[in-house]
Amino acid sequence: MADESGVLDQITGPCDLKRLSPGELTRLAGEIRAELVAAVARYGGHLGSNLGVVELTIALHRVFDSPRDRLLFDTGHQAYVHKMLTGRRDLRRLRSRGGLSGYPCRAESEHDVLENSHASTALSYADGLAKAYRLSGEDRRVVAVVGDGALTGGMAWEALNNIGGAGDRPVIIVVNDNGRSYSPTAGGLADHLARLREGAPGRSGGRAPRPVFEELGVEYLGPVDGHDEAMVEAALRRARALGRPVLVHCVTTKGYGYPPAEDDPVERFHAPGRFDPATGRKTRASGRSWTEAFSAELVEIGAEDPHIVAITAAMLHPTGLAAFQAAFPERTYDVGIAEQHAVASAAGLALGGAHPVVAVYSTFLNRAFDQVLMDVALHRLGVTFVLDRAGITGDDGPSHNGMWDLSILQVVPGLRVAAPRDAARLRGLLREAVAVDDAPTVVRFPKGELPPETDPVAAVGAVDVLARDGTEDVLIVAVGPFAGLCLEVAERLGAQGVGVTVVDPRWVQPIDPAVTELAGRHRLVAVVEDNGRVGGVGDAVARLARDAGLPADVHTFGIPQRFLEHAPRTELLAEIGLRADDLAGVLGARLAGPRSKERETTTPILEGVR
Ligand SMILES: Cc1ncc(C[n+]2csc(CCOP(=O)(O)OP(=O)(O)O)c2C)c(N)n1
Ligand SMILES: CC(=O)[C@@H](O)[C@H](O)COP(=O)(O)O
Ligand SMILES: [Mg+2]
Repeated sequence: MADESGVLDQITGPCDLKRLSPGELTRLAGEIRAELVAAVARYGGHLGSNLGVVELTIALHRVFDSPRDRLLFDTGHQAYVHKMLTGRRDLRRLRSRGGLSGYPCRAESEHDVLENSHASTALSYADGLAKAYRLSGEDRRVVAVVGDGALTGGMAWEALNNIGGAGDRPVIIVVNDNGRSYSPTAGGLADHLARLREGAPGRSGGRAPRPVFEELGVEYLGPVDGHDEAMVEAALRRARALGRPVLVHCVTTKGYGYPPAEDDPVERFHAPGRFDPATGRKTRASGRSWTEAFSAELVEIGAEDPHIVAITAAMLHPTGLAAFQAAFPERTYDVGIAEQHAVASAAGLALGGAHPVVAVYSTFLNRAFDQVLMDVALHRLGVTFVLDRAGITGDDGPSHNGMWDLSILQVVPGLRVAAPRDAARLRGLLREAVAVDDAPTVVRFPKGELPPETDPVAAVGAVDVLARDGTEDVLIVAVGPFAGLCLEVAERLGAQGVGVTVVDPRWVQPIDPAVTELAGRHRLVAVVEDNGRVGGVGDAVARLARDAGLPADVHTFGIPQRFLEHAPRTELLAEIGLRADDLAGVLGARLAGPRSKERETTTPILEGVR
């Protein structure tokens, strides 16, 4: 890390910043950048965004008095500098178990407020906090730092409507405008910000446009060079003194100060993974990823069917839609960080005869649940949702795990969910999904590399049988890529003389009747899913078996109903008991216990199945 005689080494908290000279502030910024590059290169995380807010964050902590004044970071991926200036300069073990979270974390510091990594929420918190301080009579400023990308989220405008409408609450909004989310930020707002940045004539020609914010009752200060610490400070001091809603428009460069990031055409080192700090050369994953498999198949499908269109919420590359856009630019839509609009506009596209494929990370679909339910499902529209990062992602913290989709989607009438176990099933299930034009379909898969392919040994209807031995002691229902884990469990139990059937339903909603039938014939049923244990596939299997009057003893192995602290996925799986030895141990113990029911002594259902 930095030279011990450096300026950063003297910073134990924001108070130490206030006495630094301009020269020391410049040195401090350089030291911070060096440590950011070194830490993210080694531990992963977000670099481009943090490099872009070094001067801004220094200025924030010199002008405002955190934690009395509240500093909110929208999305929170750009809060590393804030952490380094509030007593957490050591970024070693960033995002690892027990190390610093990659987002603000109240357990780490009184300076941290907003832990949710879902974008476009900070202005709403700011509105709420300002109202609370007005009621309590506390003289505290609320400052929300929001990126130009996060500002494209609808909730940000719901908040602006309230903040501006009140007109007298001292909310300070700092727009960190680097013109990008991952890619250049899409839409009319991005164009408006660009005109404000460049002092370009408004759409109607003539002088620079009036900032839209002022029309809403929020004063506008800017544009300000976000890398000139003194300029930012001056603007923030003016904003602080105003005592009413004000927006400071900071213009920054994503990746500023690290040429490999500044020159990164795809995402400015937004989330670069590991890389060589000296050259910026990123460490490539050894195997093919789920995202790459999806990306390639969708291009094939798009070439065969002109009705297929693709929608991203500002994540064209991370969700694998870049190849589809390259092939079909006129059929690809980046709606900004606006998942609700993505889904409702997909409903419009479907009503117009297209078949939209909405590609989002699982956790971000939570935000558009009502649109899935009331705009797509209610109208029985053919929209396909591709949920990447489904299941535990781990090091991005609790709000990034894709652990809720199988539960919340259970209640959507008519919606069908597929969970492929490997690339071959992904290709097939994606094609089956886009062929459905009278209901929403979902294809979900995890982050990272594809597992080896597992071909079935038999099939019962649409259900793949992956292993069987005919004794019908234990049925294991494998959801998606947990198929490999389930086959390991079957091996362990088999070695103990326990007969195990492993099936992969492929479509996990609705539950195939063959699964329910099988469940009713085995002494014990285990459903293994990379989703919360409550309200997922396991609960559905148990409910349906019960409704059918089948005495199934169903045990769901999944994620416990709590928020998981950040840690690598493998460590979290071990912590919650989702390893082969854990499952085999639980199932073996349950079998050793008293029989939960007498089994009919009839021919096993799978005998002679092809
Ligand atoms: C609701 C939601 N959708 C998508 C994301 C994924 N995401 C994380 S950061 C980011 C881009 C943010 O852009 P911006 O707000 O401009 O911040 P910058 O990285 O440019 O500083 C996106 C899309 C998210 N965190 N939340
Ligand atoms: C902050 C945010 O939401 C994204 O940048 C996310 O962290 C990326 O996750 P992946 O690294 O899994 O693409
Ligand atoms: Mg941005």
